[in-house]
Amino acid sequence: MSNQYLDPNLKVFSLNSNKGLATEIADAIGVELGKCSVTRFSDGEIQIKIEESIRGCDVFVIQSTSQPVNENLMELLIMIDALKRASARTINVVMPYYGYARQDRKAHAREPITAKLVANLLETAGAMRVITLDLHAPQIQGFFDILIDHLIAVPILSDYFEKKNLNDIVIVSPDHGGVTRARKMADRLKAPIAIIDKRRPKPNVAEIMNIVGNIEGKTAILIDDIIDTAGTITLAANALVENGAAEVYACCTHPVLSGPAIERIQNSKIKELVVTNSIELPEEKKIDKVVGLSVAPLLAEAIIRVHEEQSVSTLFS
Ligand SMILES: Nc1ncnc2c1ncn2[C@@H]1O[C@H](COP(=O)(O)O)[C@@H](O)[C@H]1O
Ligand SMILES: O=P(O)(O)OC[C@H]1O[C@H](OP(=O)(O)OP(=O)(O)O)[C@H](O)[C@@H]1O
Ligand SMILES: [Mg+2]
Ligand SMILES: [Mg+2]
Repeated sequence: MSNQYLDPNLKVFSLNSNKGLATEIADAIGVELGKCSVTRFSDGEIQIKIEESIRGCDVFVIQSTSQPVNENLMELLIMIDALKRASARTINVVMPYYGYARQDRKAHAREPITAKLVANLLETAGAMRVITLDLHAPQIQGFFDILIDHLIAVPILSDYFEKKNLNDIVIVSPDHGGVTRARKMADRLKAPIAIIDKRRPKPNVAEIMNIVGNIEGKTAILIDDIIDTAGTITLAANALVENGAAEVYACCTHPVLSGPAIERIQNSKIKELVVTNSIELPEEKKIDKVVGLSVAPLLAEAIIRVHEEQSVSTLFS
């Protein structure tokens, strides 16, 4: 740790989903990670022990609800309960990746709205604020009656591509839900946008219908919030090349990368895939095409600003 944050009332704890990111965040702030153990009893139930006093402190808990999503969510809920009962002044949940966000509405009859249920669970457990990154749908903010800071990775991803000095670029949204994000990147890189008309005949199956916009001879940069099975992004990349794009880069905030994702990316026309560490990648998913960027400085800045009661608005515009 090069710098040291002097106020002992700021505490940062890590659960099990993203220890690497949590360590980076703590280093960037200049604090040691809070002492706690998060283990399992013999029967699989979660055992949490907070091993230092947090009475009267602003506590920040880092946990993405990525795979194993239910385990990570339950760890988080139990930790919040422990912090509440240990007299934390404020309990701030830092969820770089908010799992279940794609269940954001009743897309079909008799479906749950699990993104709302998760918000209710966090609130009921005792969370007072959520700091998160690129929610699948920004409207999920409205599922909370507690404070929520919704940060975006577009500046980090855009800066990376700006430094590459690519010529004649077009920023491409691989579906309808990503258009606003693509527009934000296009504004930063002073580039035009194109939009892919994607359909989902059933969950985890994507179909490309059409490309709206001029991509002929251009270097396309696809930007998405989540890459899960990689059906959306690889079909989009291949369609762009088949329709005349010179080359295709891709980026996303949350590399879920489940099932066939890595094989699809490896065999696709994507030249390079840029992802953030909102979700920790296991070694076998770190293939040569994948470049990782850190959101630790962004989250560290948000934590300091919240603790010091400064504005965080510059971090989400
Ligand atoms: N975690 C999920 N994996 C795959 N599909 C999911 C997940 N959560 C919800 N879904 C389904 O996605 C569609 C919504 O797609 P839109 O393109 O946003 O309409 C819906 O059927 C969900 O059940
Ligand atoms: O890698 P995949 O398995 O294809 O899944 C990832 C895609 O799914 C989600 O989009 P969604 O289908 O919900 O469409 P939307 O963004 O228009 O809501 C997400 O925003 C990605 O685009
Ligand atoms: Mg969706
Ligand atoms: Mg999408």
